[in-house]
Amino acid sequence: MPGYLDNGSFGALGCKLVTVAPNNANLEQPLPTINAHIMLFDDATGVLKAVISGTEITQWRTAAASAVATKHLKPSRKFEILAILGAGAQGRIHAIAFQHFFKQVRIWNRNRPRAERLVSELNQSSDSQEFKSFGCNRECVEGADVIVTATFAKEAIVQLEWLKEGAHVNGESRAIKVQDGVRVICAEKFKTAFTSRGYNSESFPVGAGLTHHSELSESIYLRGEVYVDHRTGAEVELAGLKELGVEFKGEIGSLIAGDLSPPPSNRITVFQSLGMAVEDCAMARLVYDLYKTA
Ligand SMILES: NC(=O)C1=CN([C@@H]2O[C@H](COP(=O)(O)OP(=O)(O)OC[C@H]3O[C@@H](n4cnc5c(N)ncnc54)[C@H](OP(=O)(O)O)[C@@H]3O)[C@@H](O)[C@H]2O)C=CC1
Ligand SMILES: O=C(O)C1=NCCCC1
Repeated sequence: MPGYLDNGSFGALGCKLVTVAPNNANLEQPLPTINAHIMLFDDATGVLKAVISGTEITQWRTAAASAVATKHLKPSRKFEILAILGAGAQGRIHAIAFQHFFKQVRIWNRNRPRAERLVSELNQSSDSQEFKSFGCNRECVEGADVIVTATFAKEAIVQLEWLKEGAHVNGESRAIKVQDGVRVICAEKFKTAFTSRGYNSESFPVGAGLTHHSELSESIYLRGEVYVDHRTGAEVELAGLKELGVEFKGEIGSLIAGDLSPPPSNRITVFQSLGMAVEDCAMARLVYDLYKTA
């Protein structure tokens, strides 16, 4: 994921290499599923300055992007309940990042003991015991003001009729339609893991032939107001949603810049997150600057 940003006073040029190894969570000594490294270059000379571990950066910047999207799509709403579907790395970091804005944080995981372990860990570092595990995704979502979906589910795990009026959803997993010529490299040893999740084993690139792959039901995208981090990326990576007739209302950056107004507060909103390389570059530059001044 190559990226470049320059606002006149702060520049960052970098490239993140990221791998997804779905079996890592099942190892005797579990490892993160998503591992990353960021090469940071001098944005004036192009000279390599550092190679920075990007695994935690990926986790934090993704939760930060969801938080910013939530704030700008629902500027006037009071939040009480957050529902997180998925107790993996993203579920955990979203819970930590969002906790202070909610009275209760609910966590559902298809393998419930993992949700219970996470809830116990989080409650130990909180005064108010605000984290609660759920065995049923519907019960977890119903009544929630904000929902985060952070799984690899290929079928919908959230339905429109479960959402309350004005709810906001941060969807982390992409709805993929791989275009001709776009190839995803999949090592032989990972193919079983990918095929067991329903990807096409005959014709990797992964995801080929899929028009819809999402944690959210189609009706949520069709009835809600859908915003993205990057429209050009979304036109390609979310082509399946476009084919369904889903309209992307705009980018979160346009709301922040004031070029777009937030939607009416009673509307269901969706932030479909893709992940942007500039987020990684900015973080890598901040980490590098801190390291140099430490
Ligand atoms: N938009 C962005 O910028 C980014 C998005 N992501 C996305 O976030 C999601 C989570 O990533 P991460 O937390 O790092 O991964 P982890 O492997 O740490 O966690 C994966 C989670 O998904 C659950 N899961 C896996 N398969 C299914 C399924 N078929 N149905 C329901 N739940 C399932 C796992 O449950 P169990 O414990 O039962 O296996 C676990 O809770 C992924 O879709 C990833 O692509 C990640 C990084 C950046
Ligand atoms: O934006 C990212 O970084 C990622 N997004 C999807 C999964 C891999 C990492």
